[in-house]
Amino acid sequence: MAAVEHSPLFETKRAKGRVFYKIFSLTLFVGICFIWVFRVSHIPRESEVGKWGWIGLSFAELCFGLYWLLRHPFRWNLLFREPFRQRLSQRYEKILPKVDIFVCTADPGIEPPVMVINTVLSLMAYEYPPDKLSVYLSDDAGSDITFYALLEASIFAKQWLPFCRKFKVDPTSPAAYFKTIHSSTHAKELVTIKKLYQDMESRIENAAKMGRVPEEVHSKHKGFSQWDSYSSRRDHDTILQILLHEKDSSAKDVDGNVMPLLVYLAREKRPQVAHNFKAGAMNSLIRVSSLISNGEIILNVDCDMYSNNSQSLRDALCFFMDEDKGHEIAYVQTPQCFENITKNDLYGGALRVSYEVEFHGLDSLGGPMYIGTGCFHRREILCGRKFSDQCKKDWNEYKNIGDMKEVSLHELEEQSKALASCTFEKNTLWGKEMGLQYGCSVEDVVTGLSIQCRGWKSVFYNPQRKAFLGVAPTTLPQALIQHKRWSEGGFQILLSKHSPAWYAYGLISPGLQMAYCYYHLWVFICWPTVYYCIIPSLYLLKGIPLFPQMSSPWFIPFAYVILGDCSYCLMEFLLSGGTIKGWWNELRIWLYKRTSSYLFAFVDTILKSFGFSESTFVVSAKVAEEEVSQRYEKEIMEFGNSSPMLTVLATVALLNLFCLLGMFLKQVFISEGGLRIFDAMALQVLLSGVLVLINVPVYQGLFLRKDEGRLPMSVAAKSTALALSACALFISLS
Ligand SMILES: O=c1ccn([C@@H]2O[C@H](COP(=O)(O)OP(=O)(O)O[C@H]3O[C@H](CO)[C@@H](O)[C@H](O)[C@H]3O)[C@@H](O)[C@H]2O)c(=O)[nH]1
Ligand SMILES: [Mn+2]
Repeated sequence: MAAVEHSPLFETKRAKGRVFYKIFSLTLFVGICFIWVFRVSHIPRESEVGKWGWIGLSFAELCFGLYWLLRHPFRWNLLFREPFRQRLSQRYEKILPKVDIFVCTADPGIEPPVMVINTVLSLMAYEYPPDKLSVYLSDDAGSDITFYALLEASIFAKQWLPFCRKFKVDPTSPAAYFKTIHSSTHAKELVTIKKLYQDMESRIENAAKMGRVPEEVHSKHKGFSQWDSYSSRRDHDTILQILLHEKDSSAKDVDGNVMPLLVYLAREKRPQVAHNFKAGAMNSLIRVSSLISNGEIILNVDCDMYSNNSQSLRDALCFFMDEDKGHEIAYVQTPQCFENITKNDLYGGALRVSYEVEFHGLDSLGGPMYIGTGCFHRREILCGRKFSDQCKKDWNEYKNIGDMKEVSLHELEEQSKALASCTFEKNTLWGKEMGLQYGCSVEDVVTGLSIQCRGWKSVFYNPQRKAFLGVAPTTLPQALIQHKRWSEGGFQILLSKHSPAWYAYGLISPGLQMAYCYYHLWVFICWPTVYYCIIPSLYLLKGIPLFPQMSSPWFIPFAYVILGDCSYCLMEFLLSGGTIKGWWNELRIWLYKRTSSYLFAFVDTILKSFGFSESTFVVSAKVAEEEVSQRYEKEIMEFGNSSPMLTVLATVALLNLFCLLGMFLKQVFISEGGLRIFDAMALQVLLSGVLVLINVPVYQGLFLRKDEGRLPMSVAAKSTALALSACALFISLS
């Protein structure tokens, strides 16, 4: 028995074979140094052509090389964690802590209420004592339809939770479960519950279609009266309703068991007061929940991220409650995984390498970033506590405290409402040192960084059976806009006073500092990339070489670095579960992010800092029209409406096509040299050639496709004109 008591609640394993990686990287680095030396030692003289092109290219290669260096520390040691939930249960089953789960939604149009309640139901069904579980839904749209959906869910849950318990259902999201289950030993019960679910679903969908809640429901539940004073989603009082609470005798499931606590919250909003998007919603939730349930552990998920593993909560607790190391851990982050990724992942939404490699590497340097969803926090740390050696906690002495035992439910609701008012935070530390931080479009990452700077560690937990599954963007513009928001946030953090580049010095490990910089320099790396995609091709058209010719010994380092790095990245991608075609798609999206999302993020951040533009949060769409979904399933690129981002992408694609074609025609018809150019300018031809190949979907979208998802005519016209003029202008320059 004693042996069991002292065995840890989780174990940590290191990846093997990283020595080879280190040696290989060193050889690549030598190659990169040779490239730098070549650039410096071969600058064209004043009289020669291509001097400025050359200097620009040298600068771009310097940036790429330095940026490449940043990516190494978090690949050196990879850690893998394994929790032991049996031991947790043996030691702590009776005194498991209370857990508060926050689900955020912001728009019933693009985040359908049916999806939201599936997420809520999946979390309520965690394999965990229900009296210690509370689920809060924050609705930033303040939509009565979403409230209605949650009300329906609270009733359906009375059947669903016992069903899940009885048949050990997983995933516990009804929609996902019904999709996965084909045959079953409990067919009769399944049919009944499925029918109940479908009826509920159609009632909610009808209400959503009509834009209002059915009259008979409206009059029956007092909660709806809170919408009487509602004028718009940006202007309303706090709406708060405790839908299930153990004090309420009707809050029992059909088996007579207590149900998890369930709360709907739409915090107060006023047009003249900044609401700080998801960070503001989270902070209201933290305060409101502190009064109602005050769980020691907080789990936050986005409204599309349903629980796919009913044990993951217990797994996360193994990290926090480990007697030896648990007290240092502030949060446990799981990867963001998606249920709608297609085989070759056209938009690179799975972020495979990040989660299968990089985040395991971050774990060895002090812990992963907080990435918003699927993250378990300790409440006191999220509220600003600093790490010290006294933080060691004896969970045996821990009591679930904080209940408002005496007050009635109505009083509890009224008192909680005050905590979600929009003036509550005025002159407080909320949004600065308490809760999630404001003023950054990646509130999660900046908050995680500040927690790590206060001395805490975090843990990356990537179980075989994914903890949560959500929805990844299904069109190119959506993917690009999401990356714009992320890269903009990174840029803001880098420039902020809590920058990982200087503020974090001495507070977190240097490797982690480098990793944060690697992610936050996205916006800067767009410039050398844009340069590399345009200038060498224009010089190719003109016949001016910018790279060593094939017969020169300087060709070797270029070839080695290109081949070496590409094969390494391909291998990493394949080992992370991707396909070859998927890697090619990833390469394309990598290019598109750098030449559009990051570029526009840069411009926008600058505009914002001069007050020309306002902070926004473009919520990612989580549903698509039928036709769009079909194209997505077939992995046909969806461009949709015209936008400046698409014009830039199309222009770069066409420019490369024109340069390559122009060069060919010149060689065949005009130049005497024949195909000798391929020796002299092999790398430039290769670069343009790859850019043309990777852009095939763009050419198809511009000129060949007829469906709605193609690139609009206006983009075709603008980009052709722009690319042609750039070529003409460059040729005419002497
Ligand atoms: O004013 C707002 C805007 C958004 N949200 C919610 O925030 C979540 C994330 O929004 P989404 O559009 O899905 O953005 P993603 O890019 O998919 O989200 C990732 O990146 C965000 C930061 O950019 C983090 O907030 C998220 O947790 C993280 O999953 C959703 O549940 C929204 O309902 C709000 O609650 N209020
Ligand atoms: Mn999302």
